[in-house]
Amino acid sequence: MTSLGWVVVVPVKPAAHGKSRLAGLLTDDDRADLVRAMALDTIAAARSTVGVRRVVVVTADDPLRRALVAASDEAEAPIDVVDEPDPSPDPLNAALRAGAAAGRRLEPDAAVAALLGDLPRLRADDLAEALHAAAPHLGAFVADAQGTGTTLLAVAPGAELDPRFGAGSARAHAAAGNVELDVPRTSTLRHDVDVPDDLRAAQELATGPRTTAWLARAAAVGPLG
Ligand SMILES: Nc1nc2c(ncn2[C@@H]2O[C@H](COP(=O)(O)OP(=O)(O)OP(=O)(O)O)[C@@H](O)[C@H]2O)c(=O)[nH]1
Ligand SMILES: C=C(OP(=O)(O)O)C(=O)O
Repeated sequence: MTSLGWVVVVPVKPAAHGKSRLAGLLTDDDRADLVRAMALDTIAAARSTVGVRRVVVVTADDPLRRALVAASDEAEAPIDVVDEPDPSPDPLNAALRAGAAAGRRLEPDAAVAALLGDLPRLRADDLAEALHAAAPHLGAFVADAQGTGTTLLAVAPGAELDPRFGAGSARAHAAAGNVELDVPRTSTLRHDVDVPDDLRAAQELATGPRTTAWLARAAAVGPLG
C-alpha cells in the first residue's frame, strides 16, 4: 500500500466521566483536568507526526473543544472535532467509527488510524515509526505495554476501520485479521494511563507539556504529593 498520508482519529470521553479507574486517587476536578491534559498532549503529538494529514477528535467535552480551538496552529495538521454519535452499547467503538467516517469524507484517499487519547508520553517519532510499519498492511495494530490492549489500529486507504477496543482488544484485533506491529516494547506509543500505577510511573518519565504541568501541580499540592 502506498499511503498518501494518514487521518488519525482520537476518541476522548467527556472528562467528567473519563479515567474512572483513577477515581479513588483523584478528586473529580483533578481527574477531569488530567483527562484533558493527556488528550491534548496525545493530539499535539499526532498533529506534529510526519505523514499525518489531519486529526479527527471525537468528543462531547466542551472545555476540550475550546482548548483544541485555542491550540489550532496552521503549521501542524489541522484538527476537526466530531460529535459523539448517538448512544450505543459500545460507545468507544461507535465513536471511532464516526470519526473514521468523518475522516474519510474529509480525506477520501488517506489511510486511517484510531489512536487512544490517553497516551501522555507519546512522541511524534514513535507514532511516525508505527504508521510507517502499518502502511504495507490492510489492517495493523500496536498492543499496549501489557500486550492485552491496543493503542493504535490502522487501516489502508479505502479499507473500513473495524475497531474492537475494550478488554482484550489486542486479541480481538488480531482475530479480525489485523497484523500486530513489532514496534519496540519501549515505544511511547504503548504506554496508556489507566490505573494509579500508570500515573505513578508517568511521574518518572517524560510526558507532554500539559501532563507534565498537571503532574507537577499534583506533586506539589495534590494526591501525588
Ligand atoms: N469519544 C469517546 N471516547 C471514549 C469513550 N470511552 C473511552 N474513550 C476514550 O478512549 C480512550 C481509551 O479509553 P479508556 O482507557 O477505557 O479510558 P476511560 O474510559 O477514560 O477510562 P476508564 O473510565 O477508567 O475505563 C481514552 O482516550 C478515552 O477518553 C467514549 O464513550 N467516547
Ligand atoms: C480500550 C482499551 O484501553 P484500556 O485498556 O486502556 O481501557 C483497549 O486497550 O482496547
